[in-house]
Parts: sequence; C-alpha cells; structure tokens
Amino acid sequence: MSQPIIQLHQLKTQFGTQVVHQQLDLTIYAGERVALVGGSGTGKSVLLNEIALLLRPTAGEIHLFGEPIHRLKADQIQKRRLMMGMMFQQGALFSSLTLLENIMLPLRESQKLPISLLKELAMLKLCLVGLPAQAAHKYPQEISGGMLKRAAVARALALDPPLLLLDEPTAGLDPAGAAAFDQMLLELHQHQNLTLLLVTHDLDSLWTVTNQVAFLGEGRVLCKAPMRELMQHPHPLIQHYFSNQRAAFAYDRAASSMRPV
Ligand SMILES: Nc1ncnc2c1ncn2[C@@H]1O[C@H](COP(=O)(O)OP(=O)(O)OP(=O)(O)O)[C@@H](O)[C@H]1O
Repeated sequence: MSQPIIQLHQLKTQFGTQVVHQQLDLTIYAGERVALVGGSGTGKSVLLNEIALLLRPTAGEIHLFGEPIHRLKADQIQKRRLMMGMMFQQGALFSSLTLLENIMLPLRESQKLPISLLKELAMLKLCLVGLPAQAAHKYPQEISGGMLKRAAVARALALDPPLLLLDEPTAGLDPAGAAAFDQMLLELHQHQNLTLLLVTHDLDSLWTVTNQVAFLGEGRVLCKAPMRELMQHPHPLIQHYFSNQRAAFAYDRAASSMRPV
C-alpha cells in the first residue's frame, strides 16, 4: 500500500454563519489520481486551498506527507508548500511576464542558481507540458486558453513537486483541447511520479484522468471510490449528480474508448 500523502481529519470550515465543511475526512495516497467532485458551492475549491495551505480550516487536522501541519513551524510549513504545485482556475500567470519568466519565478525564489541555468530548467518544463519553444517569449495575453493552462502547469511543476493540485483545469477549453489536456496530465502522472488532485466538473476527465473520485456533499466526503463504484453509490446526492444525459454520454464515451474504465 502507498503512503498517505494527504490526510484530513474532522475538518470544519465556516465563513461567518455558513458551515461549508463539517467532520470531513479524506485520505489520499501517493500516486493516486483523485478528483474532488460535488455540486456547486459544496466547498471543493475551498478544500483544495486548505490542502495547498493557502487557507486555514476552522477546526480539524491536516496531515501532509505524513506530518501534522498544525504542529509544524513556519519554515517547515513553507517547505511543505514547496512540495505542492498548484494550478489555479484562471492560470494566475503574471501578465507582465513572459511564459518563461512566469515559470522561472518559483525557481528564482527558491534556488540560488545562475540565470542561464534557471532559464534552461524553465524551458524543460515548457517542453514537458507540450508547449513549443517559441511560446517561451510570449505573454499570457498573446496565447490561447489551452496554452495558458499548460503554462500554468509548467509553473506549478517548476520545483518538481510530488503533488499537483488543479482547480477546474479543463474549464473553458473546447472538447479537443480538454481531451489533450487530460492526456497531458496522464503522461505527467506516469513520467513525473506525481500524485494528482483536481477539482473538476468535467465528466470526461473523471473517467479518463482519475482513478479515485471523492464526492463532496452535506459538508463532508460522502464517498471516495473509482468512478464505476461511485456511480453505483446509493446516496441520493451522488445518484442525482450522475443521473442526467451528460453523465450518461460521458459514461458511454468512456465505455467505448480503449481506456479501462
Ligand atoms: N473567503 C471566503 N469567504 C466567505 N465565503 C467563502 C470564501 N470562500 C468561499 N466561500 C464560500 O464557500 C462556499 C464554497 O465555495 P467553493 O468555491 O469552495 O465551492 P465549490 O464547490 O468549489 O463551487 P463551484 O463548483 O461552483 O466552483 C461558497 O458558498 C462560497 O461562497
């Protein structure tokens, strides 16, 4: 059995009087490809930000890479942060920097290396996500949405983190672009020894990218299981989420593809 790299115990998240998570438990093991799904407003992005240590839960414990975060000192927490790459929903690249400069940013902040070497490392990441070398000197506003998302992944992977977090990575992409992005994620997972955790509403991504799906509802994770099993789960919220024509089409596409479902 792989090591657990994310463990959430009895997490509670509250904004004012709104309780978003309550008694939420979740364990993610090294090497898994996990999606967080659930209805709008169930707190998927909030949970991702808590795991990324960008937001503090109201109560409960987060263990990352086997360490209880609440017992760590600030410098140790920062070290854990660097072990996670995060791709934000809109990419969150700096518009005044080229793609290469954006990818170099995390490297410049944490590595004391000559600039020529940093550039080389950043170029490697650019290639890794399937972007052409000419894209390096373009600005975010000069490239397509698909390229932007790939550049955001390249930046998230700049420091070779073992864990990649992605917030709705295929949102806004056309079907072909989304499928190509999913394929890139699978290749990165295979070749970079990554654990993937993505928030998504993309039913095709659930079938093709993930091997575990954690379903959020009633403030907690109602079930974490492979898609096939999850779809059989009797909880009404899960049944409702998957009982529609779009979900049925995604199932048919997955079943007719060569990939195991
Ligand atoms: N910083 C904040 N302050 C107050 N409320 C917040 C904050 N961040 C999120 N919320 C609220 O928490 C709830 C969960 O938000 P979140 O964005 O995590 O939902 P989600 O499941 O990702 O939704 P969607 O699928 O629509 O993107 C929402 O009601 C949101 O308004």
